[in-house]
Amino acid sequence: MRLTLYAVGNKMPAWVTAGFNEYTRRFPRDMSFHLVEIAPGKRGKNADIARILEKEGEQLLAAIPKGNRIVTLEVEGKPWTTPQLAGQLERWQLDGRDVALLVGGPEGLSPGCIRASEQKWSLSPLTLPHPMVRIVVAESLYRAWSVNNNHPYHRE
Ligand SMILES: C[S@@+](CC[C@H](N)C(=O)[O-])C[C@H]1O[C@@H](n2cnc3c(N)ncnc32)[C@H](O)[C@@H]1O
Repeated sequence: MRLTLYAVGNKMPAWVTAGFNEYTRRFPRDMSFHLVEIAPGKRGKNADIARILEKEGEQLLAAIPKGNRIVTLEVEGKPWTTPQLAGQLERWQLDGRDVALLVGGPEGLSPGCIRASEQKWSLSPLTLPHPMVRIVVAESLYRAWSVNNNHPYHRE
């Protein structure tokens, strides 16, 4: 199974790339973790934000191969504990489809992305900056993998 994070936002500072890679490089071959970035639309003074959001959403959805399970990262989503996330990860593996994790831009995800999503995952009731979100997603899923595989990274 492939896990791919589709995010609005590019040109990340070096510490974000280093933090994200720190966790994604630990995944095993049969559960690889990838990143696809979409350039955010230009937000000028009189920008039509609804149109920009829609376009970013269309670009995100167009980048996802057909048949993927779409999971959106949303503040208002389900707040899974680590054991619950480990259970989800196991179910995703059994289901066999690749997983697309969607992270929005400054104004969040478009209505189209929300409609396409099978599951909505909240990392916290706080709104987190999107560079932090990608690192926390990678770490949380690596931790979930370590629970399922009795790897000493996660300790009770
Ligand atoms: C800066 S936030 C967007 C904030 C926007 N006002 C909203 O309500 O979605 C950018 C993206 O980060 C992700 N995000 C931020 N905080 C999150 C959280 N606590 N849980 C899950 N995803 C989060 C979401 O995908 C969001 O679209």
